[in-house]
Amino acid sequence: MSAYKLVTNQTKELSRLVIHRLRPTNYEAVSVSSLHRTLDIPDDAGAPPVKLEHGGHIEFRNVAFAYEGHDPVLRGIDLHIQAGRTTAIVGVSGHGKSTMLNLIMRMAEVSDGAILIDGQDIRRVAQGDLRSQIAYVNQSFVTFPGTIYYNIAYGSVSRGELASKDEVVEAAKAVNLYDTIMERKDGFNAKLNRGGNSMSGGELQRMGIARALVRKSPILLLDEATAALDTATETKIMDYIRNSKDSRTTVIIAHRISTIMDADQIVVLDHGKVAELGTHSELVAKGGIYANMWVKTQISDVHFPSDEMDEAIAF
Ligand SMILES: Nc1ncnc2c1ncn2[C@@H]1O[C@H](COP(=O)(O)OP(=O)(O)OP(=O)(O)O)[C@@H](O)[C@H]1O
Repeated sequence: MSAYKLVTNQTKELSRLVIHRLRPTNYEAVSVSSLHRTLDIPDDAGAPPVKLEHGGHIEFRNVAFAYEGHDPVLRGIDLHIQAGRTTAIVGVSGHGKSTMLNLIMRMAEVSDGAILIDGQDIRRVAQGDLRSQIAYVNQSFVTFPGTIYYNIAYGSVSRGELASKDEVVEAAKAVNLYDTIMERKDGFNAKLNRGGNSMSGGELQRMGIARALVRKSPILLLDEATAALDTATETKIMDYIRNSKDSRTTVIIAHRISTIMDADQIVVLDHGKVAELGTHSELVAKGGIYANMWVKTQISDVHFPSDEMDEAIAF
């Protein structure tokens, strides 16, 4: 297959037009997985842009949250999410993990307490600017009609430029998608429709992460973003993110412990509270909720004997 030729001088004008055509609204600037959602929380008049002078340190200060008309989901969360590090949030389904990410993006307002990024209360800064600092990936990846290249490069629109061919290739390699793309007849120039035709769920999920990587935002939020991937691919992606030259504050929610066991800190959320906090080995040694999850993971990780077991047995 001939190497794809996309970003040339000739196509710079096209890139400019695409940026113009795809220029995101406030929310679209946040979500690299959803292109058509809007937000209706008003900004303060003259709210300033967020200043990331410490690399994107996120603090939950005594945060409580309840969806309107419902019991509290989060209760008194105090948490420091270190800049440039990976923090994982684990816990039983429905205990508030995704809600924490929604609050960081200010998709909803805290009911009590505050969330600060590099010391600034996120309610006091311009939402559009806050969101332009965040890449968010969940399990649904929205494709739009266009080439694979543009579908990945779209993540960079908030930077005011379209990601270069090299950036897109690097991101595709980081998520183990490069070879799969190049096996297609038109490679990165292969056209997708709105549903991501002929791509598997796992491929679309990797595209979603690639789109987030080219965004090069200081904060990366992953909500079960690798759930459809095999462990080896998932490990490769997590290693890339951890070792990337672009230092990012990464917050990851995952149900599989293998996804998050190398995180710098692991938060165990239980009924909307931080029940445990530490590294994998600290939490395993502690013998609490996380250690229990870890034991269950190992039990479910059944190892079949490698020798064939087809010898006939007399009954
Ligand atoms: N928009 C909403 N309105 C009302 N309740 C909601 C809303 N979104 C989530 N909830 C409820 O809030 C609680 C926390 O949900 P959340 O999605 O944060 O949990 P989670 O720990 O991420 O779960 P999972 O692991 O299943 O994704 C759940 O009881 C959920 O049903």
